[in-house]
Amino acid sequence: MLNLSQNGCSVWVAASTERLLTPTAVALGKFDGVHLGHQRVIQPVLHTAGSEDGRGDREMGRWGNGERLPEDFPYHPTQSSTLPSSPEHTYSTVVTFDPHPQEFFTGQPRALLTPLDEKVEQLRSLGVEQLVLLPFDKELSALSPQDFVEKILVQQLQCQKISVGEDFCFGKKRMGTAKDLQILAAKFNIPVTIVPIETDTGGLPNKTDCINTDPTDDSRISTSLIRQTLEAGDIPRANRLLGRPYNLTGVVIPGQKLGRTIGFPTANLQLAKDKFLPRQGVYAVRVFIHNGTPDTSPIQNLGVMNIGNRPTVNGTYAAVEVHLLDWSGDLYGKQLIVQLVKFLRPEQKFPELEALKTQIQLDCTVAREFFKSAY
Ligand SMILES: Cc1cc2nc3c(=O)[nH]c(=O)nc-3n(C[C@H](O)[C@H](O)[C@H](O)COP(=O)(O)O)c2cc1C
Ligand SMILES: Nc1ncnc2c1ncn2[C@@H]1O[C@H](COP(=O)(O)OP(=O)(O)O)[C@@H](O)[C@H]1O
Repeated sequence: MLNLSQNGCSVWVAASTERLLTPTAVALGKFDGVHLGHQRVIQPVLHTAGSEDGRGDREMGRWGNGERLPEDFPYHPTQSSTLPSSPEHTYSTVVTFDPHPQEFFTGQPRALLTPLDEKVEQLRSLGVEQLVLLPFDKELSALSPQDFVEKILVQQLQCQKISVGEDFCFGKKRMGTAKDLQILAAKFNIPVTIVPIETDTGGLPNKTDCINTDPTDDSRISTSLIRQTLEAGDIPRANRLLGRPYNLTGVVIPGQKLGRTIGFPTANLQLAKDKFLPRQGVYAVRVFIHNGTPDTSPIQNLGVMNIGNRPTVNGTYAAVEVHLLDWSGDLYGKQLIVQLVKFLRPEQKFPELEALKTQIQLDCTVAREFFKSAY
């Protein structure tokens, strides 16, 4: 079991249920992206001021303002837990599946909006204390809804409270619905909160009458809508649906060392291998360089990023490279968080490097103008 603990707030990743912290208040789901809809599902199991110990509000990171600095990036596994040991404490727990059920059924690896490390970080900053990864295998996928409730939620997790989204399905062939969960859990006196599907209001204030029950409506906030939105390069919408900027996080590795020869050095990022990539092309971005000291916030820079095969230099694989505006220094081996802000243009094949250089100059100008007008 991995304990990722920072600033007095911990998330435990339990791959097996042997070393669980119990009893639990459980939010159930896949939660890829930890988007606004997921956040609503998780909220009822968090500790809030005035709850049993009132810890949550003091320790929770803040979400949804779009500008939250990843203050404790990168996260270091630590040995000691800061979690309380009082027997009354109910651990706010997210229970999810590993691998993603779709990956299990199709046998195809699935790219994720939030690979495990990122998911842990997002949950941690929300105030979740424990992440339980249920191994999604033949045995688990064959459990009846009743057995899932009895064996996993009641016996193993000692669950005292559950929260799920309205469209949650569970058990063999996904035959259990959120309502079924409510009925089955009621036999053990476990209350189940069913959270209505959140709708994208287009940035307008969210009204209660925007809660949507039409499963064919494409404004329902979902992981697949965010994936489509990113594939289309509509970054403002993706960021709105997520409740924070979509980011690409990675270590800077060497490339072909051509960037410097045209006056645009580009830091090549090595991402988690299962990270979902947005539309290929050029973006205006914000870049946070981790400065190696856990106590200080990473420094924010503006930049331009390219995601693509670099046809001008006969590249053979998709690279993610970022040029920081008005910055110079050595980034090799450093960790960067690149927040996507705006798609600028598709990648092109230029006849020679000089033409690419002229275009990158223009990209920088467009990005600068954009950031100026955005403030
Ligand atoms: C803002 C930006 C835009 C880019 N646009 C293109 C492009 O349209 N076509 C292309 O082939 N490569 C493009 N690139 C990638 C360059 O080919 C690459 O940065 C250059 O070859 C240097 O690579 P290196 O870091 O491996 O030395 C772009 C890079 C940046 C930073
Ligand atoms: N403004 C900048 N933006 C990005 N990287 C920079 C910048 N200034 C200096 N560098 C350094 O230059 C390296 C990139 O130079 P480049 O010639 O493109 O080499 P590589 O092909 O190895 O990425 C970065 O990894 C970083 O260490």
